[in-house]
Amino acid sequence: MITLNSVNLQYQTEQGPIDILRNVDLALPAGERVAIAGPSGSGKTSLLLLLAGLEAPTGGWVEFNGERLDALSRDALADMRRDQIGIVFQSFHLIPSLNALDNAALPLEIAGARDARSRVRKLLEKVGLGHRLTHYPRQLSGGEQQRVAIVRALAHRPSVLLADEPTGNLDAQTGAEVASLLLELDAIAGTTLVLVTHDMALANRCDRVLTMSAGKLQEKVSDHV
Ligand SMILES: Nc1ncnc2c1ncn2[C@@H]1O[C@H](COP(=O)(O)OP(=O)(O)OP(=O)(O)O)[C@@H](O)[C@H]1O
Repeated sequence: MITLNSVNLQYQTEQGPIDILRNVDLALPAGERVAIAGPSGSGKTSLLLLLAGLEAPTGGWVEFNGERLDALSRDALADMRRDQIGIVFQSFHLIPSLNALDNAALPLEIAGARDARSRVRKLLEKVGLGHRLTHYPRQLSGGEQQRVAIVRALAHRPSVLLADEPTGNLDAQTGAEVASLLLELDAIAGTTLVLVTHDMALANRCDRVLTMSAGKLQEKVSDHV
C-alpha cells in the first residue's frame, strides 16, 4: 500500500513560490491500477516523481508499506527505488549505445542479478521482440522501443510501476498495442500501476480513474454527466 497524506508540493521560482500539488490524499492498495488524467501542467508528472521518491513533498508525507519516505536515509531511499519501483516514460529513454537486450537488462545487472540476461531475454520474447535482441534503439520503431522500456521497467519485479504517458509518442494503433502489453505484463506480475495518460480509452481499462486539476486530485466523474 502506498499513501500520499495531505501532500503539498511547492517550487520556488524567481517570480515567487508556485503551488504544484495542493493537499493531495491518495491510497493505492497493492496491485491496484490507477489512471491519472488531467490537463497539461496540472501536476501529474510531479505526482509520479513524489511516488517514485525522486521529489520530496514540501508538506505532508508519502508512505510505502507503512514506512514514511522522509524517514529513510538517502541510501535506504535509493535501495527502495531500485528494488520496488519501475518507471516508463513517454520518450522511452533507452541508451543509444546499448542494444535492446543490454538496455532492458541494465537495471537488473546493476542490481547484481545473475540471471539478468536470461530473464530479460524471455520477457523480450514475450513482448514479441525475440528477433530484435541485438538491435540498437535507432534500429527500432517507437513501439518496439517502448516495449523494451516496459521490459526494463518490470524485469526486476518492482511492486509499483509508474508510467508517464507511455503511449503519448506513438500512433493510435501502436499505442493501443503497447498499452495492452503493459497492462498484460502488469496484471501477470500483480504490480501496482499508476498510469498518467490523456487517452481515456486506456485510462478506462484501469481499476480507477482520477483527474488532476490545478494540483488537486479527484475521482473522475462519469463521462456522461
Ligand atoms: N522544477 C520546477 N520548478 C518550477 N516549476 C516546475 C518545476 N517542475 C515542474 N514545474 C511546473 O509544475 C507544473 C506541473 O508540472 P507537471 O509536469 O507535473 O504537469 P503535468 O500535469 O505532468 O503536465 P503535462 O501533461 O504537460 O506533462 C507546471 O506548471 C510546471 O511548469
